Amino acid sequence: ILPYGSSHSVSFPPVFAGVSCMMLFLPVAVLGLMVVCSQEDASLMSPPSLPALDSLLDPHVFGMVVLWFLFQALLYVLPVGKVVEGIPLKNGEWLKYRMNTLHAFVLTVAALGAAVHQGVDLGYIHSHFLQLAVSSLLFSVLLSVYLYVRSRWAPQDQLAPGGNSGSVIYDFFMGSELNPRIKGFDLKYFCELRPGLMGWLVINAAMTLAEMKLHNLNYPSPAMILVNCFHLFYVLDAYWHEEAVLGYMDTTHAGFGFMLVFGDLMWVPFTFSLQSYYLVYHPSHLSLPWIVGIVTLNVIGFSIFRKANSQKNAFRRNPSDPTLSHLKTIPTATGKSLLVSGLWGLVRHPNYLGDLIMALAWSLPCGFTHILPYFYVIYLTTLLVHREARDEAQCRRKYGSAWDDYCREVRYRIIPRVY
Ligand SMILES: NC(=O)C1=CN([C@@H]2O[C@H](COP(=O)(O)OP(=O)(O)OC[C@H]3O[C@@H](n4cnc5c(N)ncnc54)[C@H](OP(=O)(O)O)[C@@H]3O)[C@@H](O)[C@H]2O)C=CC1
Ligand SMILES: CC(C)=CCC[C@@H](C)[C@H]1CC=C2C3=C(CC[C@@]21C)[C@@]1(C)CC[C@H](O)C(C)(C)[C@@H]1CC3
Repeated sequence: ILPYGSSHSVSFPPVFAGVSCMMLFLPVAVLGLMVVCSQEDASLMSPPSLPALDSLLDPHVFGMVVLWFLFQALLYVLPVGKVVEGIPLKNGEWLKYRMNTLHAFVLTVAALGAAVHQGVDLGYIHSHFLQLAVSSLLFSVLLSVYLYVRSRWAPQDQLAPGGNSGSVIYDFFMGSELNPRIKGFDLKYFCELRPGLMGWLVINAAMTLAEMKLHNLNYPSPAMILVNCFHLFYVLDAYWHEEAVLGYMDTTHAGFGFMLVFGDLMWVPFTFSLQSYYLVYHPSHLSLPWIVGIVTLNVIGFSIFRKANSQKNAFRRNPSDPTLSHLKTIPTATGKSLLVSGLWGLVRHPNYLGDLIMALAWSLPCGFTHILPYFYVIYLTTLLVHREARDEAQCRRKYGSAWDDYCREVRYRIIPRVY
């Protein structure tokens, strides 16, 4: 995938071929991983026992997926939570966003609790897991087609820097419009934080119940509890710091096309929950010192991730913030400065380092029998290394020699003394 904003070089045929392959390969990979995860031998080398194709698309399950999306959309438009302005657009305007993910989370938990109390069986999610993933894929394709079609009529100043090459396939994948909205309803911002992330947690809860049922347990296993708590904590942290997402690369630069729609609605809920799905079929026995070690690793990762993101966000909001006055900075010709001490002096992407340490801590409860529970660490490493390279190129363009000075001062990109 090319850096955001580099649509000039996309007429190169291998790029179209690559994008087409990814569109086919990524959904198949998600379904393949899910099938292998439920097999006794969850080795990636073992042939997956494929379910009948016609059993995968179930109209009732598709209805559930649509209902979930609409329920989350309803919570998004509730007039609760403060309204804030995003970063300025090309045309000088500011879009407004309502911050109510935490309210939506609480209402979702309450609604699910009430549904379970009324006899709704969350076990449905476990028994229809593949069908749910296929329905989410179908929903993602339909939404991406809608987004592509409407982008043809979007004004020039509302298009994303990339994703406007004129090639149907490439633009469909990358997304042409930067902030597609239906009245005030921001589709990209909504999808990034709600149906997928919240769906991930609900799937985890359903897998916990499935584990207890399958193994006749009165309580979930310690490994399942750890995985659930880590994931819950990560999502709640994203909701607590919801405003920061307005400044992340995806919100500010990426078009909203198949890549992000699929990423938000299929990839996130169905691959991020593979660890809890794996534990249903592959119990993992953890000793107390091992549990303490894993929790400590997660706390270290989270502290780095949170501190780095919060420092950078606070510095960008107010460069003379007194709580950051002890940090060294390098001025750049744009008027903005770069942090060069503290965590941002350790490596050039300390927030990625923290995220990766946490990712490892989430996989360790699943033991070492199979590589599959480590899929999340492998995915995140690949994504962040690629993201780092794109960001590096962008910063070098933006900051010129000041960026080179920063790179000389802070030599490593993500892992101190290694990379
Ligand atoms: N779980 C998952 O699947 C994923 C998680 N993430 C997480 O999302 C978060 C956001 O990531 P992302 O949007 O990629 O990138 P960052 O939040 O790291 O933003 C990069 C930007 O920060 C600014 N910057 C870089 N270095 C400095 C410095 N030394 N001092 C001040 N500002 C600096 C630059 O922008 P400018 O100077 O213009 O402000 C740069 O473009 C990360 O924590 C990442 O781990 C990301 C992808 C997937
Ligand atoms: C393979 C493929 C199709 C990848 C698409 C990438 C997306 C899955 C990710 C791109 C950036 C993301 C972020 C989060 C989730 C994954 C995606 C959408 C995020 C919302 C997770 C929670 C974090 O706290 C976060 C808010 C920092 C993070 C933002 C980036």
